[in-house]
Amino acid sequence: MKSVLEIENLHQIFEEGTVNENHVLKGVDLTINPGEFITIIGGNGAGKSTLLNSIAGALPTKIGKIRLNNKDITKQSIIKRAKSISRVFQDPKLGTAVRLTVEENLALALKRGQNRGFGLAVKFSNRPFFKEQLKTLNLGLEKRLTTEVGLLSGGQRQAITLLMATLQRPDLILLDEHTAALDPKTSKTVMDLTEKLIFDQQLTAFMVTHDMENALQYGTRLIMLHQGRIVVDIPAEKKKNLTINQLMDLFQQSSGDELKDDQLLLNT
Ligand SMILES: Nc1ncnc2c1ncn2[C@@H]1O[C@H](COP(=O)(O)OP(=O)(O)OP(=O)(O)O)[C@@H](O)[C@H]1O
Repeated sequence: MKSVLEIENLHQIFEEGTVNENHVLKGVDLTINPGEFITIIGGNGAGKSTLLNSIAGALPTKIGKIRLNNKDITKQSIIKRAKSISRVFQDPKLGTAVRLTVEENLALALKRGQNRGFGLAVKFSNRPFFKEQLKTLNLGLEKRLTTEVGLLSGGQRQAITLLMATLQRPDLILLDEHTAALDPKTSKTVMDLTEKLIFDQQLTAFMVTHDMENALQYGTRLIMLHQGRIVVDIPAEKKKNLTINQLMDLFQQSSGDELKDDQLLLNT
């Protein structure tokens, strides 16, 4: 099977050669196949965001290789990668333009990867499409096409950000703790929506989370990162019936460490 993303021996070293040298990623190897929805979990400073930044091209890669659809993108710019890789951040303010309306934001998303120029005007012909897409979110946003996004709640904004990130069917979608800033109920709504968008469009996704329950409940494969290394990699069949306690045991056996990070939401 042709992979979507292949990471080979990826290292990231910050402030190399100084007293503050921090070897964060220590030889990450990872192959992501089409349609996989991977959840990645790990304690503070494990290197999750660094890994996402390396994939997105927000961080240069000096050691290791990254291939997207069999093409070496290790040296490709973040802008070029953004045509195929979309990303949703934790902060709902980062994904949308708050002074623009819902439909203007969607029009921007339709132009992803193109020169946006000054042509922000929403084409009338796009409105039925936007309405239909917004309807799938089930949040009544199809009635708010001309509302400024800044007036919407965090959950509504994250839902729109998700829609924008998937509107042009990216090869890979990166979700960077995208529900962590939301209250538990809204977080669940946005997570369910995420799952629906990913499965309906058969997208390939990579989601960082601090929440072990979310990591187990959603996605088709689970990865644990510890001190810059992948220590646990659980495929779909095994993940289905796994409990949090079993996951913690697996982590302990593989890393030789205990999961003591209180930032990991255990909910046991
Ligand atoms: N641009 C940078 N310059 C220097 N150090 C950095 C940079 N980005 C991250 N780091 C350091 O790399 C380490 C890993 O950080 P990273 O954000 O990847 O971890 P994480 O697993 O996402 O943690 P968290 O769950 O706390 O967000 C940390 O020690 C962090 O301080």
